[in-house]
Parts: sequence; C-alpha cells; structure tokens
Amino acid sequence: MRFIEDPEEMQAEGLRLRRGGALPALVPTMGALHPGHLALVQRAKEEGAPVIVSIYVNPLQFGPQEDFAAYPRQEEADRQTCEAAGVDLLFSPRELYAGDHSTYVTEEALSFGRCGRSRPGHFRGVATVVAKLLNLTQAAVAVFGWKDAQQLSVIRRMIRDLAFPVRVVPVEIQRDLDGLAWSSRNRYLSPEQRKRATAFPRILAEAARRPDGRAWATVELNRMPGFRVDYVEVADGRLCAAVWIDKIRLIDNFPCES
Ligand SMILES: Nc1ncnc2c1ncn2[C@@H]1O[C@H](COP(=O)(O)OP(=O)(O)OP(=O)(O)O)[C@@H](O)[C@H]1O
Ligand SMILES: CC(C)(CO)[C@@H](O)C(=O)[O-]
Ligand code: BAL
Repeated sequence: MRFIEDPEEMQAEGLRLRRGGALPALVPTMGALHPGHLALVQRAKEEGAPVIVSIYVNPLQFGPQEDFAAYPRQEEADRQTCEAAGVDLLFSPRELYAGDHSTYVTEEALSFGRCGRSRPGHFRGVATVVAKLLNLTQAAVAVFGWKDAQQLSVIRRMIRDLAFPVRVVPVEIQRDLDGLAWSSRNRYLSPEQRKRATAFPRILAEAARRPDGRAWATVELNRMPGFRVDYVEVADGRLCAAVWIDKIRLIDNFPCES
C-alpha cells in the first residue's frame, strides 16, 4: 500500500494513474476506521480500480463548540486496517488549507435542514473538502455511506451542479450486533450510554414501518431517559433522525416502508 501525506504528491499520483488508464475509486473518511468504513472499501474494490482511502479530520466541517479536538485519531491502527483491507493508496494529509486559503463550496438547497440546522457551516466544510479531495486524488468514483444521508445528497448535488466527472456509489448502513450504526463517535458512549443508545435504531426501525412514523418516533425517542431529539424527518425515502444522548449526538436512518 502506498502512503502519501503531501497533497501535491497525491495529485501527481492521481494524474499518473489516470494517464495509465486507471480511474481511482476514493473512500473519503475522517479515520478511526470501523467495519462501516470497511464496507465502503469493499464496495470500492468491486470497481476493479485502484482504491484510495483518504483520512483527514477536516476542521472546516466542525463548529466552534464541536468535537474537532476530541475527535478520535489513531493513525497507525488505521494504516494497518487499510493495508489489511487491500487498499492501494492511503492519503493522509496533515493540512489542506495551508496559507491564505479562501475558496469554499456551498450547496444552497439541501444543506440547510436537519444536520445543517444544528451544525451551521457543516456542509460547506464537507462540500469544500470533498471537492478538494476529488481534485487531488483524480478519483472517478467516490463511495459514501447512507449513514450520513444528508451528506450523500449534498455531495451528489455538488457533483451534478459543478459537473465533476465522478460517479457516486452509496453503501447501506452497517450496524453492530446491538443494532447501533457503526460510527467513530460511538466511542464517546460509556457502556451504560451505549446500552441506552440501542433504543435509537430500535425505535427508528419500527417507526420506518409505520405511516405515522415521524410523529411516533419523536414521542418515543423523547421518552427515553437522557435522550433529546434534534430532528426526525423523512428525506430521500428514509426516516432520518439525530438525537443527543446526554452530550453525544448520533445520527441514523432507515428506508421508509409505508
Ligand atoms: N455504519 C456505517 N455504515 C455505512 N457507512 C458508514 C458508516 N459509518 C460511517 N460511514 C461512512 O463512512 C464515510 C466516512 O465517515 P466518517 O469517517 O465520518 O465516519 P463516521 O463513523 O460516520 O464518523 P462520525 O462518528 O464522525 O460521524 C462516510 O461516507 C460515512 O457515511
Ligand atoms: C466525507 C468526509 C470524509 C468529509 O470530511 C466526512 O464528512 C465523513 O467522514 O463523512
Ligand atoms: N460523518 C460525518 C462527519 C461529521 O459528522 O463531521
């Protein structure tokens, strides 16, 4: 597996791959890799092209009161995970906005509800870094998880509107045995909080089967001790929600069945 930290070196390698006829598939991540990420890597490998994983905890998508500093960072373990998963190239830049960076990508329709409401500027940060990662890696395919459903739709819109020559491949949400969607932020949960958190996917899954699912889930989630509902909304044919469990914010969604 190749390991590249320098953005210029990454772009030179992406261009070299393209010139040689290989169209790379990119899996953008913020690291602290888990089986959800590995499902994205496996899907990328099915493309039969070189697989690039990027790891970058992107400061632009975190609000001033959010967990940028606390976000889990485990470089060596992630490197070994990528190697074992058969990743061809790990791109792990130290910095993507050095100097007087002053250009941003703002999607102005899909970014403002749901997570965009409670995380102002988040999707501007996501769209900007994904645009830059696509340019640096020269990827022709980009793989994203349905867990971050709003992110997926914002990126699809950006790619369409700005005519990036990139195909987006979505991957279904991967869950741990207790039903919780794998997420780097799950490690903020104590064992006791984790136990309570399993009510989140359980209630959401049942709600997705009900015609009154949105209202029902809002009531049921608010009833759980220590839960505070950020939103429950239907979007992209899925029942999507974010909850605070004490001070930890989790998101999840299920396809609507009714
Ligand atoms: N459980 C999962 N199933 C499928 N895809 C996932 C899952 N968790 C993360 N992904 C996808 O992996 C990619 C990278 O996500 P990221 O590195 O932010 O991981 P994360 O676990 O979602 O972290 P966080 O806890 O910060 O939300 C995104 O496309 C995201 O949707
Ligand atoms: C797409 C992404 C890697 C951009 O920083 C991030 O938002 C994530 O991990 O989902
Ligand atoms: N998984 C999306 C990245 C974030 O929450 O900042």
